[in-house]
This record gives sequence, C-alpha cells and structure tokens, in this order.
Amino acid sequence: MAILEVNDMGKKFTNHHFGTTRQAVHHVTFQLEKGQFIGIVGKSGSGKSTILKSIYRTYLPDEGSIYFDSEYFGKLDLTEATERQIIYLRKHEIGYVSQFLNVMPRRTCRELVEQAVLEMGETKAVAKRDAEIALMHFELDPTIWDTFPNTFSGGEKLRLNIAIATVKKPRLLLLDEPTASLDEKSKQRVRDVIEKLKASGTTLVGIFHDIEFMENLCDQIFDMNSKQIMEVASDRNEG
Ligand SMILES: Nc1ncnc2c1ncn2[C@@H]1O[C@H](COP(=O)(O)OP(=O)(O)OP(=O)(O)O)[C@@H](O)[C@H]1O
Repeated sequence: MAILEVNDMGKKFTNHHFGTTRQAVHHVTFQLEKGQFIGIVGKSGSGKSTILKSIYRTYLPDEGSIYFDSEYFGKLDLTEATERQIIYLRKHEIGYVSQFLNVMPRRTCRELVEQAVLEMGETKAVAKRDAEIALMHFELDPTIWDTFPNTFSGGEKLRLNIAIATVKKPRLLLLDEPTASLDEKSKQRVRDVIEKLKASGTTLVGIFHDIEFMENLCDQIFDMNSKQIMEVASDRNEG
C-alpha cells in the first residue's frame, strides 16, 4: 500500500495587492511505497518547494489530494486534515528539512536534538544517547553541543537541522535542498543517514540540485517539466 499518494495536485498564489495570480504547480501526480525515495527535479521557480510545502501543509493546495498513510490516524487527505492532526503529524510522523534552521530560541544544540527524540516518546537516557550519536555522525564538534546555534556557521546549522529531523526516524521525510552548501564529506554523511532511514522504512521526497547525489539514492524521479515520473533502474540503486 502506498504511504503517500499525490493526485493531480495544484497550487496557485494570488497577490491581492497587485491583483495577480500565479499557478505555482499543476497536475502533480505520484505515489510512494514504504521506504521509497522520490527526487523532484526542475528549473528554478518550477514549483519544487511548493510541492514539499503542500505535503507539509505549510501551503494548502487548491486542487487535488495528498493521501498519507498515517500510523496514528490511518489514511488521511493532508489537504483536508485538521490543524490538530497536522501538528501531531509534524511532531511524530512527517519531518521537513530545508536550508534554514528554524528552531526554538535559547535551546542548545544538544537540547534541540534531545527534544526531537523525546517528542517520539523515548526516555531521557535514549534521547541523550541518540542525540550524541547524531551530533557525532554529522561531525558537530562537542565544544559547540552546549551552545546556542544562532552563532553556528551555515554548514553547522544545516548539519544540526538534518540531525534534528533524522534522529526522529519519521515515517515521511521531506528534504528541500538540505545539502545546498555542504562539502562533499558532509554530503556523504547525509547520504549515509538517508540510506539507513530508507532501509528502516522511512519514505522520502527530496529536492537536490546535485542530480548525481539524488540519482543514486532515488527510486523515482519526478520531472517538473514533463510532469512525468522517470523510473530509476534498480541496479543503479544497488551500486
Ligand atoms: N508564498 C508564496 N507566495 C507567492 N508566490 C509564491 C509563494 N511560494 C512560491 N511562490 C511562487 O511559486 C513559484 C514556484 O516556487 P517554488 O519555490 O516552489 O519553486 P522551486 O522550483 O522550488 O524554485 P527554486 O529551485 O528556485 O528553489 C514561483 O514563481 C514562486 O514565486
């Protein structure tokens, strides 16, 4: 059974001040089974982020449906889910990583990762252990674990962002160019975590400008230009 089914989804933005309407995306259809990864490719402004934000319900689509097979609620249309359901899903089942760190202020790096684990119902001891493993994996220096991330470098913020989202092992993970300014070694670290999450059943939707990075991880690629799925040969996934 599909974990995520996007059916003929569309979203337009109206600017009341200028009296203009822009169709950001139109006719988006794809489905994902448990543990699959779909990559979205297309030129700048073609609506890639709009698709992710519609699934996360930052935006409410005005056409089509987005069915998510929730562990807690069962199958539900995210375009019709209540705010309470969306809040629950964001906390427990659907993760979103962008290039920007958007976290509670005055929480240390370590506390932020621990908090993410605690939200999944784990004990304090497990949260401490998993947070340290994640921070080490993403090579955040222990000297900054107990400091506030507002002074972190761009790359450190990105790596912390990915650590917070992935430590929860969400059922569905949305990745909006999270590796944009990372070096090759850090990208490899992100790839390792994505591979582990896939193997443990996390379903992923991702946008990466680095097509090579994406191709070897993805089961499907959605091309914004043709609105078609390009199947990725399975031998490429094994390589
Ligand atoms: N909140 C918004 N209000 C108005 N227009 C928006 C909004 N969000 C996106 N758009 C418009 O929708 C279109 C698609 O934007 P989107 O960010 O989804 O593209 P993208 O493919 O992710 O681009 P990029 O690769 O440059 O990040 C753009 O024309 C953008 O201006």
